[in-house]
Amino acid sequence: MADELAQRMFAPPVEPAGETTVDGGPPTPARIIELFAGFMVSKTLFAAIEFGVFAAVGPDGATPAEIGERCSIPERSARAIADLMVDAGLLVRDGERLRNAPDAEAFLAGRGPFDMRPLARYWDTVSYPTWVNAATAFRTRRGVRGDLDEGQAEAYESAVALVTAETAADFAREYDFGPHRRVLDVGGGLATFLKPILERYAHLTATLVELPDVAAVVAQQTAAGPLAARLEAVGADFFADPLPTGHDAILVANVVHLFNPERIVQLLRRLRDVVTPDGRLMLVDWWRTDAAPHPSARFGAGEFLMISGGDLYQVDDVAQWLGAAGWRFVGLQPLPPPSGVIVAEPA
Ligand SMILES: C[S@@+](CC[C@H](N)C(=O)[O-])C[C@H]1O[C@@H](n2cnc3c(N)ncnc32)[C@H](O)[C@@H]1O
Repeated sequence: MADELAQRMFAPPVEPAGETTVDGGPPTPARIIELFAGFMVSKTLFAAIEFGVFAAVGPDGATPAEIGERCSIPERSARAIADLMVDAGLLVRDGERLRNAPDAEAFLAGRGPFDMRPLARYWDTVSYPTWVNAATAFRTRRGVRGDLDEGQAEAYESAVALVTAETAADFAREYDFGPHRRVLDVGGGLATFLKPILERYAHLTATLVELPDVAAVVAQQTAAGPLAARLEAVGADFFADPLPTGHDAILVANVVHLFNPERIVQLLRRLRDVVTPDGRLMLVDWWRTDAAPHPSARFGAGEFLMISGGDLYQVDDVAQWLGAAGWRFVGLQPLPPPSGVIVAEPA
């Protein structure tokens, strides 16, 4: 039995990927081995992106020796990386040469309309080292991410901006800011949400609250641009420092998921204290509305926990926390899933 299992242990996975048995036979370990090795595939992919393998392969393809030379890595490493990337479907063998698969050429070579390499850099340099302590986070419900150095912080903010830009555009299009005058964007990142909102609604002015280093980047980026007179970036810790007053629209985008329920109520109370009496609160986030998370959000609960003890939250839970913090839950305005806007007004 042990010999039999040992022989089958590293058998390739059966197709389709979801199957665990062959022709209704006994289960095989193949799928579990694939999952165990997932981090090796991810790290090989991150290394390939860091070395510029997909950019180097070029339209005519390349041999491992050429990839090694173009990326300044040993040929043996180029071959090892290429073997796994062929297995993953991102490189395609053409005799001795390797070519990019269409998705690798479009998203990982730096030549397509949408560049996913900043997301890879974040997952490699920030997320991966954080997930080393995943068991501790799952056991304690506390975040396990250490302080970020300058490069990691930049990788994080760039990746967030890449991931949230689509939702920001959806939100600016779908939500009517016509009745509002002044927007406060709390934890506004690189102004990914405020930029399309201010561009669409010329009568609005806005204040962005962010940790000082991020606020300084936003201030510098907007200083010379068309939004300079309408967008002020304030460096502050939104749990500890005084928050700007006089705003009738408060936006909290992709921030609630970062914190545990106690911290969320604390933040909601602080926002309730500064909103104008006729104001509104908009919580844009990935929300859990069904028994299973939306497929696009399936990594969210773990990632948000690792970062700082957060979760992929149920809308019902948030409605309760709003009530506890002096807000009246108005409703959930849908955006393309898994995103949505929870709207609240002062109770
Ligand atoms: C996931 S990002 C969302 C950024 C932006 N709202 C978006 O959706 O693109 C969360 C942001 O909250 C900021 N943040 C976290 N804790 C904060 C705090 N205590 N005070 C101010 N900003 C904070 C982070 O710096 C980060 O930019």
